[in-house]
Amino acid sequence: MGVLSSQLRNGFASPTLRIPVPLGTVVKLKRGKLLADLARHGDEVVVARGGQGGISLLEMQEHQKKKMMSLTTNIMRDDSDKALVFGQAGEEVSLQLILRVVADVGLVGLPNAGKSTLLAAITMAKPDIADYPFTTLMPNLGRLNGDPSLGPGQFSSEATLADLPGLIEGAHLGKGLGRNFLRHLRRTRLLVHVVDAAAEDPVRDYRTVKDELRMYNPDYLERPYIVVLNKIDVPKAMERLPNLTEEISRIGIDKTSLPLVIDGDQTDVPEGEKKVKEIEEYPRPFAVVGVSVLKGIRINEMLKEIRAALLSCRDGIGSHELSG
Ligand SMILES: Nc1nc2c(ncn2[C@@H]2O[C@H](COP(=O)(O)OP(=O)(O)OP(=O)(O)O)[C@@H](O)[C@H]2O)c(=O)[nH]1
Ligand SMILES: [Mg+2]
Repeated sequence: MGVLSSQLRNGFASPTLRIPVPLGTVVKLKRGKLLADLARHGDEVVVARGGQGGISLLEMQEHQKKKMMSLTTNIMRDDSDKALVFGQAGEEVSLQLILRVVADVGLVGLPNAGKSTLLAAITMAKPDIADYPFTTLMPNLGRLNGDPSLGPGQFSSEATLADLPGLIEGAHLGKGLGRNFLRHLRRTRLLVHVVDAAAEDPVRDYRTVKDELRMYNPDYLERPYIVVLNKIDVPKAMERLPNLTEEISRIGIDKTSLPLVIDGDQTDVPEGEKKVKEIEEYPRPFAVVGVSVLKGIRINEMLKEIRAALLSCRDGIGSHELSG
């Protein structure tokens, strides 16, 4: 203890430990209490306070020293009656960190529909692309530039896109990659359904994805969305395009023809008493476009629809008008 007695002095404060996390990280205590949602750049939260540092009583006035020593038993003395208060350990916490990506647009669809190819076609993102299902295991993010034709207003049409892993029937029960990544849609305001128009039954595929979304969170089906019928470079897909577009445009309710008071509004109905709605009872797509994201066919038409949909729902979900 020789060293200590010759160095009885206040401890150094240790530097703040900052742990960087991805944007969109939700911080919870292990028991589930929400501490913070770090959704904006620069957001910070203190999760554990440091301990009280050690205090040297060496230089203190005698009466102060007595007072201090009466307040704590946590005292150490040496032979010459120099004294110090030991430092205390800092807080310890167990945390649950949940990532919910921050994106304006969520790309959804069956595996192999071309979601990652679409992201790569319109942003600088370089996601893995392959002709086998479940190529994407984690969300990929890409940034869509503003529309230059809008002049100074172009920044209002910038958006972040999230390419998600493919969904399959039963995903909400854990099939395929399961439902876990669907939480990443929470913050999006527009969904883009990517459908392989060359597949055996594109309408069934589209319904499958809607069904899985509905079972995960029915609110996802209330959000504005567009449908991209992909792979029209394949002749079979191109031939079907008019019929497919027609059929898919008509699935859902046409909000423009509804009276102002919507009967089916269940916002105030307690959870559990909500009626399970059919796919047909949710809004129709904002637009349906045929493209080939691989061959670059009609990409501009698709971008126009994505931007138009984004602009119309800029002020929040549900404030858009449905076309067609
Ligand atoms: N012919 C054709 N093939 C395409 C098109 N778009 C994507 N593909 C092909 O379809 C396959 C799947 O593409 P991905 O972009 O990886 O599909 P994904 O939807 O991201 O698939 P998961 O990540 O598994 O969900 C690849 O072989 C692509 O080259 C297209 O417009 N036309
Ligand atoms: Mg992918």
